[in-house]
Amino acid sequence: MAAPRSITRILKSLPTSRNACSYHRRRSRASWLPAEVLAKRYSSNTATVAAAAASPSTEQTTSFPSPSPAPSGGNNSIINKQAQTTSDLPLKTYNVTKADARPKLSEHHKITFDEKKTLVPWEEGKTSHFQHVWMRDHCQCSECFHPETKQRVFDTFSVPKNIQPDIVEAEEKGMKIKWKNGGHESFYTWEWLHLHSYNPRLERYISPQFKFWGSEIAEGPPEVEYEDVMGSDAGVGEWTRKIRKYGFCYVNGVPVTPEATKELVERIAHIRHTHYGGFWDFTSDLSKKDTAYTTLALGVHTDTTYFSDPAGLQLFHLLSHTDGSGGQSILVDGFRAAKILREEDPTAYRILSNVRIPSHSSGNHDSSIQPYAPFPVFNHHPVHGELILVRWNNGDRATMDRWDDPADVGRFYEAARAWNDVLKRRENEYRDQLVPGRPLIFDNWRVLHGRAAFDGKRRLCGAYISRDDFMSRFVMSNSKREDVLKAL
Ligand SMILES: C[N+](C)(C)CCCC[C@H](N)C(=O)O
Ligand SMILES: O=C(O)CCC(=O)C(=O)O
Repeated sequence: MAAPRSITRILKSLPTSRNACSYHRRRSRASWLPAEVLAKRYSSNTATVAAAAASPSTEQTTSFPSPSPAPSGGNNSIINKQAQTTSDLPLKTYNVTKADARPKLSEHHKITFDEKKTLVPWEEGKTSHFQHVWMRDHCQCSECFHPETKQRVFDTFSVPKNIQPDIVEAEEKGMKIKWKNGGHESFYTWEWLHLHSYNPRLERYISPQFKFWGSEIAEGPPEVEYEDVMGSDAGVGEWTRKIRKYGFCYVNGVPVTPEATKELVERIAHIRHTHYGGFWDFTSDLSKKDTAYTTLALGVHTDTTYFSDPAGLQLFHLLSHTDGSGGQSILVDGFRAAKILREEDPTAYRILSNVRIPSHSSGNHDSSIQPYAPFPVFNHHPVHGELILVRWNNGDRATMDRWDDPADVGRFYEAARAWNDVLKRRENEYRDQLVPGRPLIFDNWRVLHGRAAFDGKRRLCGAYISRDDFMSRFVMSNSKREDVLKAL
């Protein structure tokens, strides 16, 4: 297990969060693709952000951008329909077929190429440089890129490394290249070229726009209707959009059975199996050796900090609670709480962004689940630097016995205490009693959950869904597939 670096060295080495913030402030927001799609694609081998010092997204929106004008697509288009039914579309989508949304070539300069690269001058005044080997590798024709599987079937290394075009032509919808060494023809639309321009980058990453909340969310928690979710992909789009925006969402009107609950969860994606099984139907019988299977109070935490890839979503459906009371649920918006800590105690934030915490799940006699490495509480995206994952479970924290500098031990506990104080403030807690027929689903990478102690017989069912499976369903049920494919 890697030894954590000395906190002292960490604190001296990191730019101030101000720098990190300035990075966020500098970015433009021009883009015609949904943030979530770009986020997947936005990558750089040389991340320029000191991720560890970065701050959570400072974008706390009070409302989502009003939907762009309804696309000229048919009335059945999913975006068109949603544009009419909800104003909280987190995905800014233009109708790319609208002429004014399509990138345009410069009227004054022509496409040129030399022995290494093709230069594409844009109307906006920038010129993209595309190396020939890169262009050939990214040929999108059906011989090189499987039209059904969307996989490259072209052997990248079958062409000479100094491959060059014979002819480059600008056509109405894009650029055609006829290559030397065999005459293969490639065609790239202007949209594709503009979107994937890497020197310079022309498309900007847009931060996902989360709606942060505290105890006031109790006045109007996000919710959807069971019939809508089960009845259409648009209904799943609304459900996943609200989970993405708020970090949690209720579903009203769900039959109070494990079967209906399992079917509901699977409207998002296949269930993630763990050492607790797949779909769980559990009570306080210690059938699994975890405190969730007891009547004890559980402080707010995120689940599965002991997995290298923590569960993305978790759903709880209270099926019954008889002969007793208690068990009230507590939710805390971890991204908002992290922002509060960063503002109140930036040193604590940096410490919890760097000190790696070992974790484990070892109650069941046949397993001891541990991640491939210890991870900090606050985990930032390695490219754009925004807070993307909160890992916090004080009960599942293993022995912290790797310290470069023993003086760091005290600093860590001070930082953890400051974090705990933020989590425990009443104004940051959303407390609610789960009721049968109204399951709760939440983003386990963002929202911490806990429960009050209880007595009597309390039966819950639910499941985990992996993060990547959730994000896929969220993007695909809120965007046109062609837009998603273009961004790959
Ligand atoms: C599977 N089910 C939700 C019933 C219990 C999960 C226990 C989760 C564990 N305490 C953790 O924090 O990861
Ligand atoms: O029993 C509950 O309401 C929640 C249990 C819990 O926190 C968990 O399973 O992680």
